[in-house]
Amino acid sequence: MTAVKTLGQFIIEKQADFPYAKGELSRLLRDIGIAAKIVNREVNKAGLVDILGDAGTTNVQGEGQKKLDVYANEQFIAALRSGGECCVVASEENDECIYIESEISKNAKYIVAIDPLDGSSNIDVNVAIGTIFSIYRRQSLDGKPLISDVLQKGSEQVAAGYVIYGSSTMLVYTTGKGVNGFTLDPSIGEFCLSHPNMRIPKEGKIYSINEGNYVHFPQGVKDYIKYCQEEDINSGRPYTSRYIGSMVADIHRNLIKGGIFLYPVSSAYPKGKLRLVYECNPMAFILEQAGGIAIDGSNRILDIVPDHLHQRSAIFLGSENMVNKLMEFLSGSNLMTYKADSAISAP
Ligand SMILES: O=P(O)(O)OC[C@H]1O[C@](O)(COP(=O)(O)O)[C@@H](O)[C@@H]1O
Ligand SMILES: [Mg+2]
Ligand SMILES: [Mg+2]
Repeated sequence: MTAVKTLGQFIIEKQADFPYAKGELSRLLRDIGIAAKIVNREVNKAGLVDILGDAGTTNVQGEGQKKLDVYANEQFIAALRSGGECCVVASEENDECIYIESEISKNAKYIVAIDPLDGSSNIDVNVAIGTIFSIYRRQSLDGKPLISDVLQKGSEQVAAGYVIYGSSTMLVYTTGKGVNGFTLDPSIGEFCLSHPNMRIPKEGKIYSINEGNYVHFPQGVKDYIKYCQEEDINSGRPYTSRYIGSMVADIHRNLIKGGIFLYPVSSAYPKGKLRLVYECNPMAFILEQAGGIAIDGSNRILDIVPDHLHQRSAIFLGSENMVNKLMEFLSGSNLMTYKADSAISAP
């Protein structure tokens, strides 16, 4: 009988990989795990508690907030505030950054960017939703952290992860040394290692895109969708179209089975819909660490320098061969082929 390994045990064990570690990042990941359990408790009984439906408020992006968006936001901010390792929280649900200036956090050096509840359109219909988080070390040394500490390139992330509230609840994260997945065992209230060293297959047979926006997509994307739908037994086409409408759930599936997730620019979202700082960057870091590729159509997502907190971006990420094939349609050339594994290097 193999002993379960909890998230807490795993984090402490992995701390040894970072000779100068003092446990701050470990404690920060612990705090995020605690808030995830609290949110999971409400999600699991959502129909029985007053947490479904609209909150009646809108966020900085003009989107109507769901009650669970607001609840999850409050829980993660409270856990990060009381944990003492976080000095700034940048959240999808808050216009501005939240600077944590409490006594316990005065020496905190980590910045957390977070999408507290991802897949809001699926909350009320009991379809998988998630939480996405991204962690940076502040660059400015003393005084109040600067906005430049928050708007760092994705390649500067020291850790990133997501929680998926699905048929089971999982937490998947990376600190730049591969990707590991933990499943919540409600009977012991612990995230337990269930998916060690996750790797996305180089090739996949699933494409995920909201085809409802088809007519508004760039020609290269339309051509790639046609390519996915064409009959070609040798290359296993037509591929299967799967789209849940929760970024976390769509990417989690593709991470395990192989596949490509596409959210291009469109007339509704001329700069793309998904947010660079707390959606695209963390998911790109995880995918690259699992052997995949993440681009905005011409650039590596992790090389983009954000210029504001709620900046949007087009995003295409998934299995190496599928993203490279997409690049042929987007750029008509092969100049942009990325070799995935070069991404795995210690921060
Ligand atoms: O309904 P659309 O336009 O396909 O958009 C779905 C996308 O929007 C999102 O719901 C945006 O995230 P939030 O729910 O956190 O705002 C993603 O999870 C998802 O991939
Ligand atoms: Mg989201
Ligand atoms: Mg959200």
